[in-house]
Amino acid sequence: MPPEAPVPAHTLGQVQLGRPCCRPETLIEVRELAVAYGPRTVLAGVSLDIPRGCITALIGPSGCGKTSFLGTLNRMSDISPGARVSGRLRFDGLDLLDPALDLMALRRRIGMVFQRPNPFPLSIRRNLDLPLREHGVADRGEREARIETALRDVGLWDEVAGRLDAPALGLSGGQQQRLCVARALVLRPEVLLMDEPCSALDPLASAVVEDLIVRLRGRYTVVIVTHNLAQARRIANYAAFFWLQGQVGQLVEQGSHLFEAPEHALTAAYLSGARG
Ligand SMILES: Nc1ncnc2c1ncn2[C@@H]1O[C@H](COP(=O)(O)OP(=O)(O)OP(=O)(O)O)[C@@H](O)[C@H]1O
Repeated sequence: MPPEAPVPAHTLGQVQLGRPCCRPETLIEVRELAVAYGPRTVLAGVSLDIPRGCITALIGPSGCGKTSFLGTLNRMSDISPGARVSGRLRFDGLDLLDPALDLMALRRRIGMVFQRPNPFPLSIRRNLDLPLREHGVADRGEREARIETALRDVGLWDEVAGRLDAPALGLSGGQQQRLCVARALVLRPEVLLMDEPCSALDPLASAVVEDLIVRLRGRYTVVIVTHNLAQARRIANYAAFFWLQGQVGQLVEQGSHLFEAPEHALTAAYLSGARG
């Protein structure tokens, strides 16, 4: 169901704790997923249930395949040179690995925000107008309404309403990242994939973006890669812990219990800082 109403303006420091999951039904079902680049398998045997309307955090040491995993969920993996993905991935009845899948339609439903803010070198307005035009929203009035809603959703409207035609690259890093979230939201996705969205930001901007992510919970399904365990603990109501076995990334444990009561000794060691 496409989200309509804007979420309230952000309030720094009022992040609610994440658990338990609000609507614990599975939206994306992953079974025996493997990713290889050329001859090298970097991720194998991953079976994971991503719950609808929750924030799922992907955690684990560098190189264990978190980003590779994330990229399979909206087929960004297709543009990674030499990447091969196998296994089973189902999203709302859709086979995500179907070679005939309409990728543009898929990426409207499953949007992505990257580590570094990457607005187009265009005006603030055009950054949001362009994807709408590309996705066939012909009515100008509708586009303008959706642009305003998306900017309100990310708490940017009051900051930029008077300068929508100014260059997006003139915004601060944190504002640029919120604009990138708005660029995904303007297409009314169901899922938002986020690859370390706060790691390139200063602490204050990072807190604003983190607060924004929490406010998206319930209306969107968020899957986020983060190296910041404190952040994962604060925002996630579901988590998946990846680890390198030999040279291959594997899923060790998943659930909403991970931070309070990890079942696997490796998870406990990683979360305590003893490993990783
Ligand atoms: N396009 C690519 N071609 C070849 N190898 C790749 C490619 N992308 C990633 N890899 C390799 O796959 C492995 C997993 O990388 P990936 O970025 O998915 O891990 P990660 O857990 O997200 O790491 P980090 O936390 O450091 O971002 C690494 O060894 C990486 O070098």
